[in-house]
Amino acid sequence: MPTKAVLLDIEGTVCSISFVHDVLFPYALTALPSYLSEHWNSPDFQPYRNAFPAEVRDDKVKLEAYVRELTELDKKEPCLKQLQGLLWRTGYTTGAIKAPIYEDVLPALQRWRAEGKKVVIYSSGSIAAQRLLFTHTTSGDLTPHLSAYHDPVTSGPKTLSSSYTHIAAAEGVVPEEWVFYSDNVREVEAATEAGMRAVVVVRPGNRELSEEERGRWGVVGGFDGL
Ligand SMILES: CSCCC(=O)C(=O)COP(=O)(O)O
Ligand SMILES: [Mg+2]
Repeated sequence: MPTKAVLLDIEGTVCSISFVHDVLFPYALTALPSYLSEHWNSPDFQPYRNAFPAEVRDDKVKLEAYVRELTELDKKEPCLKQLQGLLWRTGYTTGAIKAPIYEDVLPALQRWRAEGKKVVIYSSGSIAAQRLLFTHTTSGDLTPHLSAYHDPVTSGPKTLSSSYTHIAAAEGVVPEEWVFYSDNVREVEAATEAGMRAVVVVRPGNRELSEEERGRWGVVGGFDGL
């Protein structure tokens, strides 16, 4: 079946794991104490606070310690991901953060769009964080090339096949007409189970694949020629 839609992971696929772990995560943790002090009781912050477990959401010190622990463990809990998106906003809008997108990404987005394909994002980062990242990249604002955004809150965990079924239905394109690109083999496996074609992206700094994984999955080093 012809490809009608491309589904893209972010970390390890369109930008490096190092950017997320060495720039974004530390930025959020540095901004966290003053953000909590200034916004703890503000109405806008309450949905973010209430997303945290009851044991920590009523105590600033406990909540801060919990965020640090989840970040250290690279947990994908929605409460953390939503809060990170909020904390990164100032960084992106002031120009302190720019997402270093791989050089093959913009040409691929232009090519896929010219071919009439939908390009859709699916990341563990919150949709707000995804939009910020693609708006402020080293290749400029990439959002005009993107059709939709999904995260685990809207569509379920990235390692479950049902999440890919949900995304396909939400976008009105049957799974067989998608190609999913991700650095995570478990995500590629889940998308394949749902009926999508799925390819592992190996960028510098990504986990090395085993021989068995290389034999089992399609693997690319980037988007040139795709
Ligand atoms: C778009 S937010 C920054 C990345 C992030 O926090 C994250 O967890 C990325 O996970 P992915 O599913 O894109 O590998
Ligand atoms: Mg990834």
